Amino acid sequence: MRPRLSAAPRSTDPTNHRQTPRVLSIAGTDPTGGAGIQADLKSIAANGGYGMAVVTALVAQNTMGVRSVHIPPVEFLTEQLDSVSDDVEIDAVKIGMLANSAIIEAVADWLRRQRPPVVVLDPVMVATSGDRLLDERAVDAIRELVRHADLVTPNIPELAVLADEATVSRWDDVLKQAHRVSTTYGVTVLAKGGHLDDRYAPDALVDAAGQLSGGRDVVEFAGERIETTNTHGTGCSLSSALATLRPRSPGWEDAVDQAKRWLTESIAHGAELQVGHGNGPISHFAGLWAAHDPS
Ligand SMILES: Nc1ncnc2c1ncn2[C@@H]1O[C@H](COP(=O)(O)OP(=O)(O)O)[C@@H](O)[C@H]1O
Ligand SMILES: Cc1ncc(COP(=O)(O)O)c(N)n1
Repeated sequence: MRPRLSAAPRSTDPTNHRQTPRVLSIAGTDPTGGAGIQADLKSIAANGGYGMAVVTALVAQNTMGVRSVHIPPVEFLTEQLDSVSDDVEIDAVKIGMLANSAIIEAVADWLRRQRPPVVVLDPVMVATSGDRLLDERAVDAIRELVRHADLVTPNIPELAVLADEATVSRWDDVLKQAHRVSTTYGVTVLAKGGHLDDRYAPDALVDAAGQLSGGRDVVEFAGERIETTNTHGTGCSLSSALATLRPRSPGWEDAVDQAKRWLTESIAHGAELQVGHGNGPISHFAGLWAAHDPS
């Protein structure tokens, strides 16, 4: 049996308003620039951070789907992680696609040695296109890694896997499942409503220990669903934005509020980019570009 990973202590107060947040993305690639590390770097920049990136897996994919995955030796992953942390003070890390249990354990090992003040885990399992991005046998290792995170950002099917239950479709049931995941893993959960069959796309922060403002255990963020197919990389972009915004926010609520407003605008402008024939990307810099548009 795999030894149980001992969890690193959760952060106390990672807030530092003066420093431009130095944010590391540990994730896979998307050569079309809409998801994975390429999206993370855009999202970190758009939200005011300095982006860095350690590649877990090279993915031959586009807006229509995944063709193949190439995984470099796990020792090289550790070399990349140590190269960054031996030199740079990292304010926040966002973890995305991990592909298999050897990679998960290498990242967990690095976190035990070099834990940054903010750790956001997007437990990427399946792409929007339906292609698997995590080996089915690695699910137990991902569950253990959740204990190392300050915030975990599962979509509805990923939440069900973490809860070890069937996927639910009503928002009330999503919140209950998120509560269970928060209790089990001692982590704050951002439950995302992107996969609901509804005209709304709400999200909710759930912390079973009542560590949200005012001692609350649930804070909901309303959101209208935008009619678009440009949703490739929304989860990647949101988790990177959160890792970037948290070091300058008093708590997760402010970070989520700001990130969701930025994400909604970026989704709304995605189609203008005219990238690809499938699920296109979001427009990470739509707000910035609008501010500089002379017309
Ligand atoms: N069509 C949409 N309109 C507005 N917000 C959306 C839409 N689709 C997803 N979102 C938002 O994008 C983020 C990612 O959501 P989701 O699709 O659930 O995750 P993932 O990309 O990990 O599958 C969430 O904040 C969700 O509310
Ligand atoms: C390398 C990588 N990481 C994550 C996703 C998931 O993104 P999405 O579910 O939004 O398509 C992806 N397609 N590729």
